[in-house]
Amino acid sequence: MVRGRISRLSVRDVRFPTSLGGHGSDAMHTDPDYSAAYVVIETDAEDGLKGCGITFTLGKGTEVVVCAVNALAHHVLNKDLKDIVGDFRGFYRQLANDGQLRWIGPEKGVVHLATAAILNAVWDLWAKQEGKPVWKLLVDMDPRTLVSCIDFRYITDVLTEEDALEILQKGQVGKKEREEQMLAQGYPAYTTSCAWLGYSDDMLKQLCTQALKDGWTRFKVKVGADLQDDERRCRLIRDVIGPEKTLMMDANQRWDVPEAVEWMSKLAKFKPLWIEEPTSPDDILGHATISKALVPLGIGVATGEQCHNRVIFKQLLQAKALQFLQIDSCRLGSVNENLSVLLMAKKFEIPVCPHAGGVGLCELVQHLILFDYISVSASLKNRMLATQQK
Ligand SMILES: C[C@H](O)[C@@H](O)CC(=O)C(=O)O
Ligand SMILES: [Mg+2]
Repeated sequence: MVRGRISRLSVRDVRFPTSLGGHGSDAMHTDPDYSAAYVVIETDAEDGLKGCGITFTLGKGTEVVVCAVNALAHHVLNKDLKDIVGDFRGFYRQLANDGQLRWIGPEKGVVHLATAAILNAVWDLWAKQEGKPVWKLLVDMDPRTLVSCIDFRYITDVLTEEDALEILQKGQVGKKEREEQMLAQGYPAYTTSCAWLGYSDDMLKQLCTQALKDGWTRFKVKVGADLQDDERRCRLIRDVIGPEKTLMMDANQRWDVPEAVEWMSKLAKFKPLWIEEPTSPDDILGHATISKALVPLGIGVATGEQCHNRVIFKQLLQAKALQFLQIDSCRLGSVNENLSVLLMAKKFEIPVCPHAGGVGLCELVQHLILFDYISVSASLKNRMLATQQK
């Protein structure tokens, strides 16, 4: 039973000096300090429960997101939680479409990151009040209530409310078994953290060796800055992990479209499953061109961590521009907008492999992908979750 009026919202700028060790580095983000704008909401209910939500940042600029959270706070303060979640679509719209702030969005950039942090906190509070993790809250929710959390504006040409309902109703079949399976076995995952671009060859070798020993079977390597370095590093990784294990490559938007095709044709010999973010995240047709050229080489295109809203995902799907769709729990407008993307992916039969790795992302995205498997996709084929090895 949801309860309480939101009486306080606080937001903190939390930063970790990861750039000192080259952790998280790639061909475009060479010195990230993994950071977050960390939102806490409190209510006047006597249970003392707090909702915690974040959005992921790379250090500088976190203060700008904090400022945007404060600018949006009045939409949340003094609202009854029951009214927020009782009309979650309306509340999402209100927050994502503040009549003045949307001018510096809309549904993208800093304002949308701030929206995600606040909504993540609302979902956390709702789940805590129900005594469940967010994934279980979603899995137990009836399809009509789930659909009522989604803003279908701009996507009804590919996904209507009726389509969404139908997908979710079909997903009810076998749900209990899939939930039991997940609780017993967990969800397949790959490690993102043994091959950051700033790591030395020795470090790469050592981390891949250890990951292999620890049982990892899927690995991701950063590429895109220098072809000779990429060839050497990919060879080194393949030497350690062998030809059978899965290898993914991530260029973090470094290339132009023809350059991406040419570069990946050279790296094809290392048998990557996908090339992630080969070019600008806004270039939908560019991704389609790259996909068309690389699919015959056995390489898929993956993207999503910087796709700023459901509209971009809609067009990537319409244009057949990706083979792996990477939702992000803090880039999109929290669970609400991610639900719409999971359902569109299901409609187009494109596997979802969420982006994670930064502060809190691995933890957040588990909830979305468990819900996806149990209630939407019902498939593990070509699907895996990004995570960081300990
Ligand atoms: C800057 C981030 O670490 C980025 O490189 C993460 C990323 O692309 C990924 O995990 O994928
Ligand atoms: Mg990436």
